[in-house]
Amino acid sequence: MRKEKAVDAEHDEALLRSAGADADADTDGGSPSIEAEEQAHLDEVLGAVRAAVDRARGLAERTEASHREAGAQLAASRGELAPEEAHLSAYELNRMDAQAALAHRSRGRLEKLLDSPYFARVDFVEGEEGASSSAGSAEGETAAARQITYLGRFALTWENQALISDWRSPVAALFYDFEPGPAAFEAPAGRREGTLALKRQISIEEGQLRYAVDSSSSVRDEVLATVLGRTSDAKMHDIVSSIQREQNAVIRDEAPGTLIIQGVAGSGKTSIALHRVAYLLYRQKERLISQSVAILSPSRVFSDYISGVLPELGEEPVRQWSLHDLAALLLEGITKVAPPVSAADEADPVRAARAAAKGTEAFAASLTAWLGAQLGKKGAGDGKVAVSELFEPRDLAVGGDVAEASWLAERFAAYAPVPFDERLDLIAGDALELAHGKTFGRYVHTMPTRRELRGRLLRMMRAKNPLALYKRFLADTGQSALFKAPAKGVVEWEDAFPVVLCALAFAGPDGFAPTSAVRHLVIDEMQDLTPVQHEAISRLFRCDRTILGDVNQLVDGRAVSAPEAVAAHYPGARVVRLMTSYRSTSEITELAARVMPVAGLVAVQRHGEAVRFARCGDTVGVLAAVGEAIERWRASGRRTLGVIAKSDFLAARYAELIARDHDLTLLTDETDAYPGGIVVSSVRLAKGLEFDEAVLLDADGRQYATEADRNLLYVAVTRAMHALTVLYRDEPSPFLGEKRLR
Ligand SMILES: Nc1ncnc2c1ncn2[C@@H]1O[C@H](COP(=O)(O)OP(=O)(O)OP(=O)(O)O)[C@@H](O)[C@H]1O
Repeated sequence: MRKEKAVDAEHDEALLRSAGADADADTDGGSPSIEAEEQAHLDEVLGAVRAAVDRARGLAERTEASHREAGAQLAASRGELAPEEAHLSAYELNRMDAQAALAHRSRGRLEKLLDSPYFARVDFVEGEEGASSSAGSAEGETAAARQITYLGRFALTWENQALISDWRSPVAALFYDFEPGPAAFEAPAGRREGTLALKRQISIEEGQLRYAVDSSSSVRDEVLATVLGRTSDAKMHDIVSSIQREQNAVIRDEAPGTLIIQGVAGSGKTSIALHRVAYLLYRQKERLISQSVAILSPSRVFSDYISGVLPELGEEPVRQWSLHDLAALLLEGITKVAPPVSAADEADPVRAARAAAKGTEAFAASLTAWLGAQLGKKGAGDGKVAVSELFEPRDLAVGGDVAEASWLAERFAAYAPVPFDERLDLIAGDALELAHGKTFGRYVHTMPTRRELRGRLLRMMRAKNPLALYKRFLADTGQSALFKAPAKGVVEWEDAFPVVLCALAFAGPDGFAPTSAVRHLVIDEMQDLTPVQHEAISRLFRCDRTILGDVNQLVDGRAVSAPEAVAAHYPGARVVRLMTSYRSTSEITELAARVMPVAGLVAVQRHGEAVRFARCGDTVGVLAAVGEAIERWRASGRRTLGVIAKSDFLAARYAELIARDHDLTLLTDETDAYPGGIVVSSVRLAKGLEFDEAVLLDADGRQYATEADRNLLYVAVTRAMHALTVLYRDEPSPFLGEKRLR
């Protein structure tokens, strides 16, 4: 058994010891009979799963073989087939391709069931009858009245028998939302009320039953503590077996529009957002498919870290963009965009001031108001349409006719607030129609095309592209000093989304193919988006959205700070708050609470080792302390260790030094896979990730002195799950609240 598996097994055994005692007290059976019953059931289900896997493998192989054969035949007969025959064969091939993919996917799901077919059992007795029922076989209750359901990641029906129900099915609400006693769920045919006679948590790994315990609140807490106590690895995992009630309410919230989740560090926001996506994909099959869901995440490495959750839940991976990748995609052909520079790494005060000015609500508001005026949105006063100063019409020859400047101006105003590209196209169409009408087609041979006319109209615009429009805005509002001329066609990061807003004024949201196809957008780490970024995203993605983050984890003091401020950019948004923290041991959570006292925060109690503090003096001392922490981590059998520095610059320097003795990965904006093992990172790039253990470097008063630094320190402390070492050179940061350390 690998060391980390042994660590996890120890946790399970501890759970069984305490749950065994609890089961004796809570139910009239004891855990041995529960285990025997569940072992027998598991053997039966695994037999069916194996048979289903065999059948699915056979089907997948046959469909793949026929697909290959048909492809080869089509290739061989190319050129000999009539066009309609070729078209039909290609259609048939595509259909077979889709069938093969489906068979492959269903085989993959079934193979996963072999490992762990289900995680819970709920027994429901409908109606009054259930009221007298309890765990085990209650008197007066018929077998038919008791509906026994096993819940797993995916459903399995074998020989007309529903062996496993999906965790997203209506009946699963019994497990997540109720304790034994009166219960109800919304079935497709209507609400079903009755009694939850039994709620059992079952852990199966590699086809082996690890434990089965009947639920009571203390067992539930133990199960949760066991799950949380496990070692982490390089990928985030699903939490279907231990979703908590407050989390379930968010996951199953199907109301359209925008849902904003403000949650304390480690409250499961990211996990919940991904489970919500899986839930919506299951519930709204007719309108939502994986390809129409997109996740906007803070970095590529974070995208990789979360990439396994949806496939684990049996869904296809969805599209993921980092904010920079999205900006680059949207501005293709307009401008290139420099990578972001975090506030902690900014060395140039002039650039920092420019960035800060562009991160304010006022800047976003002035840009949107100015663009609104240019587009000729109806004025608040008399309701008249303003004639945009951007359009400077001149008489335009159209075949034998002339479209007069005044007529063009009138048309331009009449089409307000249609985006400029479409509006010029409409005017070109009108001008052509008018010219045809007036000249009775006499000048057909000299008539320009609509596209040519549109090009000539564009030349009458004072700003002919989004970048020029943005510069004009800055000039008009006396803010030209905020713009640094692009070096080699690359604009500063803070200009990217203002230019996107200007691009929207030209093309409208439908002008961006990759984003207009999105029907559900997830935005993680909302607190680190500036108002301009939120505004641009809100206008671009006019679909349902799940937006999540934590205002206390602001790593860029320049962004939006409150969920209500975020909500202001998404009309009709609802805000929910999650106050329970799951990630870290009580010792780490207590330190986090000293760094950032959060009113109302509740932490799941799970004790571990005390947080270690060490004064290191100089770099040699820091490296020695890091070395010791690495040795301790290796001995523990845990999988991930995060060494966290304040800035990207410091992380890179330390990585170089630590790498002399240890294999490690330095996280940068370009890192696109989260590798596990020893990771050296800035706070910014560690955001959203978690490590079994973390070592904080240079947690000194000089490094972490301002309120913005306090946020950074909070993010850093809350990355650790089981163990934390805080290193400082001379004086610990006052935010650590450890005067006695001095
Ligand atoms: N109900 C749960 N059962 C088991 N584990 C959970 C549960 N809820 C959260 N967790 C675990 O807590 C940790 C934190 O979850 P997640 O990263 O989703 O939280 P977060 O709120 O996005 O964190 P942060 O904002 O600090 O990055 C993860 O290890 C996750 O698996």
